[in-house]
Amino acid sequence: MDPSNQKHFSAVDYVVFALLLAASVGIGLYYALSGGRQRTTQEFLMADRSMRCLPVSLSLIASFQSAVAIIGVPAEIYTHGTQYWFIGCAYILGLLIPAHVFIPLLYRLKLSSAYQYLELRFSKVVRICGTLTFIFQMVIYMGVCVYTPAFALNAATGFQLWGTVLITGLVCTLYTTLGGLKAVIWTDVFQTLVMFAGQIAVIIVGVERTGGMSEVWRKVKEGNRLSGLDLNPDPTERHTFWTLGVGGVFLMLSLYGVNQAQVQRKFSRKIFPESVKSCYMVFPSLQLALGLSCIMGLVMFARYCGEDFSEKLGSSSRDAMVIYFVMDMLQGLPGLPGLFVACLFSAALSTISSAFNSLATVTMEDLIKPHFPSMSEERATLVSKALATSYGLLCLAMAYLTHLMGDSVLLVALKIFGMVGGPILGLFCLGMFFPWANSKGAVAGLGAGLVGAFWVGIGSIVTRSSGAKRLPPSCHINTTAAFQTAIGNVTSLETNSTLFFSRPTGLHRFYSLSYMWYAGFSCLIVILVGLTVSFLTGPMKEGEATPGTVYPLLVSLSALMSFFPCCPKIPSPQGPHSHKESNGTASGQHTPSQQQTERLLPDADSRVIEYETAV
Ligand SMILES: CC(C)(CO)[C@@H](O)C(=O)NCCC(=O)O
Ligand code: NA
Repeated sequence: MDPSNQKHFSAVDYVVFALLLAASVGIGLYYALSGGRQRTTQEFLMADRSMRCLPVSLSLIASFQSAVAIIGVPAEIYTHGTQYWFIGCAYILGLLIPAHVFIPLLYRLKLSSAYQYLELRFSKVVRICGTLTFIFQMVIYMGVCVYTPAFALNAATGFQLWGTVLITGLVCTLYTTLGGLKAVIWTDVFQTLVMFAGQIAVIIVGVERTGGMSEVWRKVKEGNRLSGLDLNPDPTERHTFWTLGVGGVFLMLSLYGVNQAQVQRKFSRKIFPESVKSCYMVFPSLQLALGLSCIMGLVMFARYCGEDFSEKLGSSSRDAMVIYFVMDMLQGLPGLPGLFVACLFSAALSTISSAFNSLATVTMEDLIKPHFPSMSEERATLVSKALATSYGLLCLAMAYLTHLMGDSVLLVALKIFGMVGGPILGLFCLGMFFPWANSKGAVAGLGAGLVGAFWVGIGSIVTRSSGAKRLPPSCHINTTAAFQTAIGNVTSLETNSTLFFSRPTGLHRFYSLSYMWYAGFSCLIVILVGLTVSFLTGPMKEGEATPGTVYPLLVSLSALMSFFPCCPKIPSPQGPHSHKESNGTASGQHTPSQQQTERLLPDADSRVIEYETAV
């Protein structure tokens, strides 16, 4: 961006921003020095399973809501209209299914790491493959998360880009390492509130400077930014109801059903129904977050439509535009630019810290502990802290990769979720819903899913097939018939050109698959290849898998049907072996890993007592 257009931070802004960083480190220090002082992995990684519902749910939405969404969603709305908002439909099934299928099943197995499931259901090899895939996903995702706010601050104020990346990484590593999961959860709560405050401030000021709500509405309508439900079934159409509302469900399942960064937080509840309740509480918060970002995009459109920005902004991407707009709106209101930057960094820090903590957990539980079963508790805690630090450094390197990609950050993040998260989701689905799947099938399926996802993902980058329909860049202030016709012409021209000139064929058509389908597509490959290979190599028999690892789909469906219109019962994932009490464990399991789990976790009764005396 041209330096002459950069806004300057006032002293108040720096104070607001510094306060945020200080508060986060302060919370980390507090939990480092209070409670059990983070001397056990149980406290460091699982918060002693003593967290309450509201903090847990605010912390849950923070995991995948980073500066990427705060900048990326308004940029998307600004350029392509409000179609993206329909991803909110995917939140319904995308949170209900984890709450009633994935979380209960995993919770009852008393796992520390979600990937322990893969060993109970399949074998050690599958668990290691799953863990490595997860680590890969989170490390590249963290790169985007660390890079985005630094890039924004740089674009807005000319602040040194890599210096900021370094500071973000270090602050976050510091409080995660010091305070463990309790610090992660409480910083998340604080940071989520700052995030909402920043967005609301921008919206209020923006609406006022545009001339009120009705004015915003009028301009947005004139600019054709309000999208109706697009029911086009074409899977290469980037954003339609099907890609967002249905494809998005798979994306949500991979994030909220089986991603360790989420699942770990849900395991930090002592009592099972509370763990389910926290899933429900994520829904309104996520809708609020989505709604605020979309409204911010609309307000920005209303404020700036008709202006030419290419001169002011040079060739910087749309993401930088959002920052420019925000800084421009908040000009002359000392403290507010600082609040917005604090909002971006809050959103990013809360995501990065849960990623660090979950990465440290899976590396410890899945890759290290199984090989050193006699490791002392102090040593294990020390190693976990060293791990959190090393992942911190690794993600700084990944930030550089994002810098090189130079694409819209939202697109990059959602592609990573789909391409790598989809196959992991497929692996869990294969295990939970298909009793015949065996370990060979699981490994082959995961491999095939990853290859499929990367083939289409990299293909789309190389051939630049995005399936995006560009809307006309600006609106006019006066609605005239001529203007409407002009817009109509442009739109039909674009539609025609996509229909007759650049409609992709063959492999190109495959590469232009909407990125919102990546998760569903790769999940399906894992299941299909997994089942085929399982049947070829000798499928598992009914009851051969560890009890409690297979979800009795048919039993639950028929139960659901028979109770339907009045009150659907929560299906019990353990079928005939199930226990009615909330934190019952599966009976009659004496596999080595089950014993290991029991050693790691305090027994059920003491957990309930601890819960009653906690916080
Ligand atoms: C992942 C969803 C769709 C839902 O949580 C949303 O938060 C989002 O678009 N996130 C983008 C990635 C990020 O903000 O880091
Ligand atoms: Na976040």
